[in-house]
Amino acid sequence: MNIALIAHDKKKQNLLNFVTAYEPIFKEHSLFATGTTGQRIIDEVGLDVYRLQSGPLGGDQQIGAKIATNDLDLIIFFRDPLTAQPHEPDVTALLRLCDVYQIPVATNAATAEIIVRGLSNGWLDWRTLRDSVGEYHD
Ligand SMILES: O=C(CO)COP(=O)(O)O
Repeated sequence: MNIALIAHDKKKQNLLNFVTAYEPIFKEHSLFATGTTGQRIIDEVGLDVYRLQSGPLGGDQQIGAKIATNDLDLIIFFRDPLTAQPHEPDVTALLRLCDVYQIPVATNAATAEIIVRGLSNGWLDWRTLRDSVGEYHD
């Protein structure tokens, strides 16, 4: 799966700890990240990550573009809900595209925990589910 990892500054250490804890799972997948988040994962966890621009410089929009082209399967985005972001419109747009394209997105560690455990158990074949259960998927 192609997984995007993103964290706002005050949540970066939480995401690094999370990725470290689940490194055996993450190393089985292709990882993408916004610039600073990605660099820290490379440096501090040692995983391969395809880095996009830093979030405030367009990285969230690049992730959004990958969602729109069906190139991402899961987004883990540790958002900081208590700090204003200069690029808040980009964050909103990214989350909107997750809903437009029905891409699983975890915006906090609790949700990410459930999703990643589901991933390791093979529960996350959500595209097949989406296509077979029409009633509540667009
Ligand atoms: O700002 C971000 C997400 O909105 C994250 O960007 P960085 O990973 O470059 O800090």
